[in-house]
Amino acid sequence: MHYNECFGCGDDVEGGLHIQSAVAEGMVVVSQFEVTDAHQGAPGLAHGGLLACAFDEALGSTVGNLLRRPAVTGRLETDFRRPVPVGSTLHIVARLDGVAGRKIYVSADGRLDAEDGPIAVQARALFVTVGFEHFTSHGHTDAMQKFRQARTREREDWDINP
Ligand SMILES: CCCCCCCC/C=C\CCCCCCCC(=O)SCCNC(=O)CCNC(=O)[C@H](O)C(C)(C)COP(=O)(O)OP(=O)(O)OC[C@H]1O[C@@H](n2cnc3c(N)ncnc32)[C@H](O)[C@@H]1OP(=O)(O)O
Repeated sequence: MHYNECFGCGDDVEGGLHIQSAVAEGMVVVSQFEVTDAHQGAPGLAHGGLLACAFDEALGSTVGNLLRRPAVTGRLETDFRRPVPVGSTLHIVARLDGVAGRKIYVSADGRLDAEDGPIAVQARALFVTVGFEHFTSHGHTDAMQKFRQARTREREDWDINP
């Protein structure tokens, strides 16, 4: 499940991160992020802000896939444990840590080049459940319309009144 115009996961977004996420055994969500030249900060190494973006995506996708309710990032923390070279793939495993009212706690580990590779980045986030009016009142109505039409086509089942 994704929004095709999302910088993190949209298939057609030029220069986007093109992250793919899927629910896996044990109620975790696994995502892969391939680091290219376009993602550099220091020479040959991924930019930390982009890595944070990749984790925002992986964690947001975890909320979307496991809870199927609209939510936005309230807080995102990242620990950069090892440099992430251009040409590497981050294997991100994310989990739901808890829900308290509208607050949703998630965390993730990103391993270098293999599912059991060394941990390079870790992140924790608080997502906050919002109503769909969050997107219509703060965003663009036509973007929301496109999103709804895509969801209807794919018969996605969203809790629209959380
Ligand atoms: C259209 C369909 C929708 C689904 C779309 C899915 C499509 C694809 C699916 C899946 C892939 C998804 C991948 C996306 C990944 C990227 C996600 C992003 O980057 S989102 C953009 C960046 N984030 C923002 O723009 C938020 C801006 N902030 C706000 O709008 C508000 O501040 C908001 C909604 C977060 C909270 O505002 P309030 O007025 O509604 O609620 P208050 O009362 O302030 O907070 C509620 C509770 O949360 C705590 N809280 C809020 N922010 C906190 C913070 N920063 N730190 C700690 N606690 C916080 C508060 O203390 C409160 O807790 P107490 O209930 O009192 O216990």
